[in-house]
Amino acid sequence: MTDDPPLVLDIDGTLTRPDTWGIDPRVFDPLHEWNGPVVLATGKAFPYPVALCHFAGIPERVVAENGGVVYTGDEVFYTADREAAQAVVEEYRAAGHSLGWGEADTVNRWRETEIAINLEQPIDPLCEIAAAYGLEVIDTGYAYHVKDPAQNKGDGVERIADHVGFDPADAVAVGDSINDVSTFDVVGRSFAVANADDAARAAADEVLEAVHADGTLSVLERIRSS
Ligand SMILES: O=C(O)COP(=O)(O)O
Ligand SMILES: [Mg+2]
Repeated sequence: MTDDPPLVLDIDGTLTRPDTWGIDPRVFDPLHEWNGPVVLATGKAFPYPVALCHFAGIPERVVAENGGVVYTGDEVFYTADREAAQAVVEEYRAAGHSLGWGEADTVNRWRETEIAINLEQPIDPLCEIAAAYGLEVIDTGYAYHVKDPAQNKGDGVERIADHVGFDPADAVAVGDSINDVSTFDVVGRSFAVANADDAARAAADEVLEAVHADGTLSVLERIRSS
């Protein structure tokens, strides 16, 4: 059997169903059967992509928290810490705002290098406070992320490629938002799903006609070896 090219996949907006939460179940079989390395590169906290790999039955190769956490399958690397982002949200809270996830806050509970805020919360005061700490705020379409500008998915993808032993130039990536631009910059071929934001569309080699998992599945169909 011929090898399939290494795959780098974003999660939200890319493996999901349109207009509702959750993974499109049709992605599980192609991921499970992929005859090459699969890397999940996401803005979500570390446990989420690990769980997705686990339940898809594929090796855990994960870039989480927009590059803040990188798991090669053998070793976990941290490229930022949560301290400055935490200080930003303390000030944001002191100004009367909330993160918008409720008390249990499972979005940030296990987050180690950045913090995510619900899109219904005001962004202007968040950006102002973040800038004072040298941090940036990005809008993925799923959350605002307060993060170190140096942390990005692309560097994490390179680290995993180095460990696994593939050339990122041979990899194919699919994504939907500004946090995928750094991934698109390091892989050989990049695709933005039709629901992608302007930054992802501009950075991608090709913008797909189909949205979310439909777009991603169309890429897998095209690039797989048989
Ligand atoms: O966590 C987010 O806001 C987006 O997650 P994603 O990078 O998997 O699209
Ligand atoms: Mg996304």
